[in-house]
Amino acid sequence: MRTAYRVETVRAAEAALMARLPDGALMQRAAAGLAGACATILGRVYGARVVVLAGSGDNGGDALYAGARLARRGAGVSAVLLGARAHEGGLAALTRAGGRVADDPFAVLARADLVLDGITGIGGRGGLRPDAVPVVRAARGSDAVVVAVDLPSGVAADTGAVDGEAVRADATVTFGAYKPGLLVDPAREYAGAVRLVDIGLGPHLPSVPELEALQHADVARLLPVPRVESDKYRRGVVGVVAGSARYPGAAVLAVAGALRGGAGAVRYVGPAGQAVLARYPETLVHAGPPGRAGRVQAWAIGPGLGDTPGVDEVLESDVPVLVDADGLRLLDPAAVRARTAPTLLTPHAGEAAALLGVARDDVEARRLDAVRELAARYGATVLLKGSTTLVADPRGDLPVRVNPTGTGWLATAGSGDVLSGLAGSLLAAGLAARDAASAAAYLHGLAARRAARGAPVAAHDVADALPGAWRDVIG
Ligand SMILES: NC(=O)C1=CN([C@@H]2O[C@H](COP(=O)(O)OP(=O)(O)OC[C@H]3O[C@@H](n4cnc5c(N)ncnc54)[C@H](O)[C@@H]3O)[C@@H](O)[C@H]2O)[C@@H](O)CC1
Ligand SMILES: [K+]
Repeated sequence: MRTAYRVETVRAAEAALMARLPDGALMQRAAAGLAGACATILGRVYGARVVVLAGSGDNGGDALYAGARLARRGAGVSAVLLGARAHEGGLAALTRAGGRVADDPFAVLARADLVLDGITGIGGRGGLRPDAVPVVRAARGSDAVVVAVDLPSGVAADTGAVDGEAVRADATVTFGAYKPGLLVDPAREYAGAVRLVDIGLGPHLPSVPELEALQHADVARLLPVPRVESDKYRRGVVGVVAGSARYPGAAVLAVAGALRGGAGAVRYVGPAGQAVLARYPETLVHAGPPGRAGRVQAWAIGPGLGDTPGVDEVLESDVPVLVDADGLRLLDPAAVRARTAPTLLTPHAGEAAALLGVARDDVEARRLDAVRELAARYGATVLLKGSTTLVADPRGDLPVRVNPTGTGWLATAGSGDVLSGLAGSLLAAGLAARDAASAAAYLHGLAARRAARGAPVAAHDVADALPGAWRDVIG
């Protein structure tokens, strides 16, 4: 499990640790880890040309001390001072080690092999200031590798928002703990490859992080395993309410996902039964309405539904319900809140924006806030799809889950329908809504990567690749 903590939490942990250490020891740990990472990236430190962009705070201090360490190993290090002042100890260490302050920032940047971005870290507010912008652009425009110190300067550590201009790094070396912005878009994209340097913060961090990202072993523990005495009903029956005369394909794709999600049987309810049976003869089909289709352990409703009714009826059931796509339109928060069984909503940014009554761009810029707000408003688990898929629980004291397996290739028509079926099937197999959502997102992303291998994929390719992804996860 990878975890991320808010700035406030990181600062409190740092204070507790610092109280037990000599002055400056923590910064030296950070600088040593940073210099080590830079040495690995450079390959050969001796003779390398390094430029340190130093802001006025401790982030600049880390960068300057790391610069000093590299200078002692023979690198030519120049500092570009961007704040009103520079970290005194760091600058003194750098000059003692033979580094110097650049007379012409643009001249040194043009010849740099590596640029350390120490303008702002967790103390940064808003995007880059105007004086930093041309310098950062020159760094990006050069052939140098750009390494962000703790965070790319200009991104919001806690939310992943990027207001204005920010450093686009090739790599980020972060200290003590991941910050949410390193895992959530749009900031995540600015961070490049992230490396965590352990500065001993672990024992001082709370057990519940702000964000968590599951990894193979975590997902493997969640996935249902049939027991010897299992039969199809004990493994769970998922009811899929999807598709319409206009969109029969959505039904086929949702069923495709559901068949690979661990439920013992898939019951399709709706007008696209013929199309579903033609592709998946193992499906139990029923024309509807859902209340007459027979017992299920969970419902997945919404993909390609158009205006077909059924959502209200399904929400009145006492089993877990996943609502997606067209099912989310006109969704009544009171009806969802009144449910006794779990509800899982799976909007993309546009649908989330409609539910929240804001613009789509607002959701995309502040995904973490949006997913939490929706979960609270509906009293439901919410999976917000997109470049970073997030899962929030209505219980606000649980960490938001961030899916690490996403890929741009998933932005293809119908892939959300596969995800709905898959997550619904995991619900029917008995997983809690938060686990069903995060395991489904994980497998779905992995399947897309397997299917794509660098080329475009269709949604049905993703469904076909799910068993392989499942096998990868359980190892
Ligand atoms: N607190 C600690 O114990 C440790 C902190 N460390 C480093 O210290 C950093 C935090 O240091 P600080 O709290 O001094 O904060 P920062 O160095 O991140 O930034 C604060 C400074 O930047 C200025 N600033 C704020 N927003 C700006 C913007 N948009 N553009 C330009 N300047 C801006 C502020 O006026 C202030 O002078 C961490 O990110 C990490 O790199 C590490 O050395 C590890 C230990
Ligand atoms: K930085």
